[in-house]
Order: sequence, then C-alpha cells, then structure tokens
Amino acid sequence: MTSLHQPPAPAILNTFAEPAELEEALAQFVVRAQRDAIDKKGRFTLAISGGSLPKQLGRLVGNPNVKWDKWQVFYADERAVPLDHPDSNHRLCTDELWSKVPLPFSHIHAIDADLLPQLSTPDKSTDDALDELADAYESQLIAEFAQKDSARFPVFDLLLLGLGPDGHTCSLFPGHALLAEEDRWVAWIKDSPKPPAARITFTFPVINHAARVAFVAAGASKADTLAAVLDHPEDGLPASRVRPAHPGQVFWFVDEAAAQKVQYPRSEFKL
Ligand SMILES: O=C1O[C@H](COP(=O)(O)O)[C@@H](O)[C@H](O)[C@H]1O
Repeated sequence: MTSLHQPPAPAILNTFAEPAELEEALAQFVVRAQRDAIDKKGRFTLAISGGSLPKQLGRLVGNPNVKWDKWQVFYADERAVPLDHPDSNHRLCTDELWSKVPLPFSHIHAIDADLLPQLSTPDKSTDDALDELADAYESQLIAEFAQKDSARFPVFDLLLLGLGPDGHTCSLFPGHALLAEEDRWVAWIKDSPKPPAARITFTFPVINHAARVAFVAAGASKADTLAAVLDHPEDGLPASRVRPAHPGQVFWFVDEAAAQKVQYPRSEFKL
C-alpha cells in the first residue's frame, strides 16, 4: 500500500564511459519521458537550463520519435538580457536546438523581452523591473498549467538541469536567500555570483514538484562538485536540494570523468 506522504525517492545515477554514450542515452530518456506524457495528457511540458546542456541534447535533432508539435518548452532559468544576446539561455537553446527542429515557435516560452528596457531606465528600480520580469514569466507558467492541472505548483513532465562548479542549478546559488523561497514559482536575482548578475529562475517548490528531473554533468571539471552533491547532501548545495516529492524522480546522466570521485551507488541505465 502506498502512503500519501512518501519521502522522495533516492536519485538514480547513470554513468557513461564517454560523453557520446551519455548523449545517446539522454536522448532516449527524453523521448521516453515525452512518450509517457503524450500518452497520458497529449502534451509534453519540459523546462531546460542553459550552460553546457543544450549541446548535450544534440541527439534529439533529426530523431523521428520526437513529436515536437506536442512540446511546450520553458526555461528553468534565464538571464535578464535580450533574447539574441550571447548570454541568453534562449539564444543558446535556439542556436543549438530549436533552429534545427520543427518545434513551433509559439511552444517556446521565453521571457518577455519588452520588459527589459525597464532595467536601464531611472523610472523603475532594478528590483521592481526584475520583479515584473519574473511575474510575467510566472504568468506564462500559470497560463500553461493552472487551468489544465489546477495544482498549487506546476508539475513539469521533465526538467533538464545543469550543475554549476559551485553546486548551483538553475540560478539558485549556494548560500543565497532564494534557496528558502516557498511561494513564488519564478523568482529573480540581481546578485548572481556568475555573470550576468540579473536573472530569473524557477524556485525549489516548482523544481520539486516535477515528475522527472534529469541532471546532466560531463567532464573532470565537475568531479569535485558532483561528489559533494551526491555524497554529502547534508552540505545543502543547491543541486542536492533537488528532491521532487513522490512519485517524482531525479536522474543523473554523467560521464566517467565527472563521476570519478563519486561514492554514491551507480545504476545500470534502463528506460
Ligand atoms: O549559469 C548557468 O549555469 C548552469 C550550469 O552551467 P554549466 O555550463 O556549468 O553546465 C546552468 O545550468 C544554468 O542554466 C545557467 O544559467
């Protein structure tokens, strides 16, 4: 018998000898998550991070099993810069992915770039301008999820997240007050330790309501951080705090270079 309040399931750690194997398995995993979601609800809701991740999804391009017209795509975090700026996660994803696949433009939920000029006018404080930017993005989430799912927080079918060298994920940085946010779906930050300083980000309540969260980390530069996140969750690094409520599940897709210092038990990749 299942209890209503089961603790989060332990994360599943999938390791791969080479980045190419990781990317192939990741593509299969995304297709599987997509199929399950479409079978259940006729649509697939995904949020994606920036950084190294979009490139690692390259195996989805040209894959006949991807039903792009059923995808609704959000950004798990975004920098407060124009959509064609080199720092924009939307631009990165567009360059690496969206420009190469038939995903309808209207299914890609970017920040409202019309609000960005407010960040550089004397009429409005930076705090107010970022607040408006985050609220506007939250409204896009509400439009997609609230009527359809009537949940307190949106339940994404899949979140694809990266791991920063300091253990951050999305734009949730170690020691920052945003780690304690309990109400907002989308929050803002103006003092990101990694440039650019002004960003918006999903909050932990949203992240921890997702059906599946997949972290992707490759390369030796992630080895110490990955070991800290998986072997010492008590340290409370942001990525360790991603523990979606039952029946949600965290999956890690990492290569051997990133996993070399990890003691956490590895799983055999299966769909
Ligand atoms: O600033 C950010 O960094 C993280 C991690 O990036 P990576 O290049 O180390 O993979 C990324 O997940 C996040 O979306 C981005 O805004």
